[in-house]
Amino acid sequence: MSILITNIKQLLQVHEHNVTIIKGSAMKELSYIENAYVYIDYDTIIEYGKMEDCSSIEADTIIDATGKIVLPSWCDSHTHIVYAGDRTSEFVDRINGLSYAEIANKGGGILNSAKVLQETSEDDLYDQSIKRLNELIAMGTGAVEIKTGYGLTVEAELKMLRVIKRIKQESLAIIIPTLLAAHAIPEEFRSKKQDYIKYITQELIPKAAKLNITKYVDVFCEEGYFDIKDTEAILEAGNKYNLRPKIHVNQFNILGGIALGVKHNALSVDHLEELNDKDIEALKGSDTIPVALPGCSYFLSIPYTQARKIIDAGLPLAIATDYNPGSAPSGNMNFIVSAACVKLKLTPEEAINAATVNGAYAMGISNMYGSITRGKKANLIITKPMNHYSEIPYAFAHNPIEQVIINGQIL
Ligand SMILES: N=CN[C@@H](CCC(=O)O)C(=O)O
Ligand SMILES: [Zn+2]
Repeated sequence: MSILITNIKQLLQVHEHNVTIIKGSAMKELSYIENAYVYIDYDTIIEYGKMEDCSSIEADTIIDATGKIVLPSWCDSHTHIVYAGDRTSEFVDRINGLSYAEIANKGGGILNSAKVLQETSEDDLYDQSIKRLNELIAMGTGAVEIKTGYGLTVEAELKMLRVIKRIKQESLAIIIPTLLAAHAIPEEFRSKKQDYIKYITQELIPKAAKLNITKYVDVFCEEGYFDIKDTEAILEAGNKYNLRPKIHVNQFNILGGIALGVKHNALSVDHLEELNDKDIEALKGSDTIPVALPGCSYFLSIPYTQARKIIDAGLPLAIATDYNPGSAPSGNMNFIVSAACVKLKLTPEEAINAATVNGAYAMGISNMYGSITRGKKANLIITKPMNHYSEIPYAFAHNPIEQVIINGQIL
């Protein structure tokens, strides 16, 4: 089926030549065409341009986008949307004064989510998770990374992977699964962490790799979780199965996880609420993209990633939701784009670049997603009428999305 979208007020992120990452000062530029059209056939962007040049194009469906903005759908490169239940009681505990660390130390946090997930059937876990995904898609997200990590046992982690696989098969959205092999230390391994590292490296990773569902491995490199030595052992085990790192680093403390990620050619290093000059230096000249998660900073009231420092050093930046039950229970990329402007001090152009092309890069899919380029997949957002694309981040917490097209299908 072919679709012609006409009279587009601003068609954003248009690139004649394919673009797979946008770095440093180039992030200030957002290429766009005013009074434009875009033509899609089946699942592919075939042509685009100024309205005066589209008179000869015929299509099965014509969408009149007068007064509206069209842009690539959001690429959310860091989520934990496969989880069971919620953690609203911990939310209230935090309001009443307990910290995230204090809640975790008394068996809450990730351990709490793991216990519930282990007791939840695979079908129920699928039902809860696909519902979250469908909500994300309706808010303009077309590509989503989904992590495991709430299993903590081989059995439960493989259950999570199978649920992610089923979601990938049944959803139109592009799903990138990541094995979050080391997320927390289960109670029974508290006094014997090295045994748990062995369990991860010798049992979990080989069995998970055998399912052939994921290309990425993740570790929560953080005080009280996995230190640099643990993280390195897990990344090396992953490497034996060609699992590329995409890791949680610098959320609360700087342990050297960024340099370690770069050393192991991580696709992305995520969180970075804490960041020093050495971290910035480590990223220079690498293929590793830093990913900021402002929804987590907002929800936990922790520092926001110093995004200006990253971009002004000539580095690329992606932004993502971190959607999870404990530190960021929202998958709304529109809010993340707005928070990136308001709190990380990105311009709207930088924030849109960070949430499209660079988000796609952080999932290893920017050759086919993230920009309006001939031959790329037709994943598009059509906004409600607005005067300028800057209204997307400006009018925070409103829903700017009118229609979403994923892989050439109108939802
Ligand atoms: N920090 C580690 N993992 C998640 C939160 C996990 C949780 O609290 O359930 C994150 O990215 O913030
Ligand atoms: Zn996370």
